[in-house]
Amino acid sequence: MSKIIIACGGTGGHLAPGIAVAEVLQERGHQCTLLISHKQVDSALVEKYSHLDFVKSPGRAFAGGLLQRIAFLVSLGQSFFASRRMLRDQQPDLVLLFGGFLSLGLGLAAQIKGIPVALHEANCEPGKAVRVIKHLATRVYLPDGVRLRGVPPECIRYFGYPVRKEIKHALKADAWKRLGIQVPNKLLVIVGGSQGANSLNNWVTQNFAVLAKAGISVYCVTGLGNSSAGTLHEIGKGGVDITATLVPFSGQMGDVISAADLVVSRAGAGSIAEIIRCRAPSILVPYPFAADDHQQANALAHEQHGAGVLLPQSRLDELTAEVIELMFNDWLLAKFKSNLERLDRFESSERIVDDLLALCDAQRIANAEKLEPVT
Ligand SMILES: CC(=O)N[C@H]1[C@@H](OP(=O)(O)OP(=O)(O)OC[C@H]2O[C@@H](n3ccc(=O)[nH]c3=O)[C@H](O)[C@@H]2O)O[C@H](CO)[C@@H](O)[C@@H]1O
Repeated sequence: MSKIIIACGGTGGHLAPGIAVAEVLQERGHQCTLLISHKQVDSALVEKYSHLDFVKSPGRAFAGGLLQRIAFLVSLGQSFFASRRMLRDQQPDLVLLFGGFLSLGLGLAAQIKGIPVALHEANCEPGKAVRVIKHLATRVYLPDGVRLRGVPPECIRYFGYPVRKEIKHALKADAWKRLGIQVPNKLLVIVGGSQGANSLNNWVTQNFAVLAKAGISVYCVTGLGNSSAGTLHEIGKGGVDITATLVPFSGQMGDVISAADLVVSRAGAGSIAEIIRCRAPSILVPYPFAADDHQQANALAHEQHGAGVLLPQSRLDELTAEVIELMFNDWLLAKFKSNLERLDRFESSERIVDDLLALCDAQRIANAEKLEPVT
């Protein structure tokens, strides 16, 4: 049995793939602890995974002015010492880091203790934490076609983004039923990533009347803390009731995405991987302030694969026309779906787990050789 600690909290895009890998490790009889943050989104996401072992760790993102940077350094120190204690108590064979602020403290503490570090980068433009930790890593998992300067090719693997196993393609009618919605004609789903996207939420409330006239119902995941939950009603053609359902958070993202004829989403790596898994044609509106504009790079790669459309937020006034046009273009939607099928890396979690376990075995052999008396 191997023991692995996974740092994956801070945002859904890091936490969800950590859960995906942990579930495969646990199914195969290995021990796994997931380090998460104190943020509300982490607590909401882990709620239904009581069979996994989560530990909350201090930590905050590197951002803002002088005071926030000082606070970041203080929390990095706290996270480092908490990680050291955890490594001493649990004696893991390896740590797996998904980037973000929680990865730094655990990565540094593991390096000092001589524990191998594996690193997963989800985005087409690698993040700050990954650029710092890459030098400590024995293994780096990257999205297809992405390079990371300074990392030798033999350390890199292209295994894709681990999607949680419950996120799978479902029939639209089944997904509508499980979500408790009636869809008389077409359904547009809006996903703003794990934090929600105010500009997309506002676009829904401002444009729902026009969408309803075109026979388009809406299901929008607004994000925690965005108060606009509830159901809006409009009368569509023939007097039918067309609804826009707004929910702050969903524990059924597989159904939410599968339910859609078309998705409008931010371009987080996790959302894109799930859109691929659920075969949903999409319009991606990258968050314009994401670090190093990485969502733009993610969306561009998706569009270049012929799997969806990129619409910059600066052109949000074109979104309604784009949605109405694409929603009824069956030929293009079918083309996107067949390209989505081709892009699916359905074995990602399993391949990462196989590789992690091989690294653990190699480390055990190396440790045993070190202990063997010289004859
Ligand atoms: C603003 C920002 O910088 N966001 C980054 C953050 O993504 P962020 O966490 O916003 O979003 P992602 O799209 O990557 O993933 C969201 C995850 O949360 C889950 N979810 C979301 C909403 C909900 O109600 N329920 C739920 O379970 C989704 O199913 C998915 O698994 O990390 C990603 C991975 O590094 C990056 O690609 C994103 O750019």
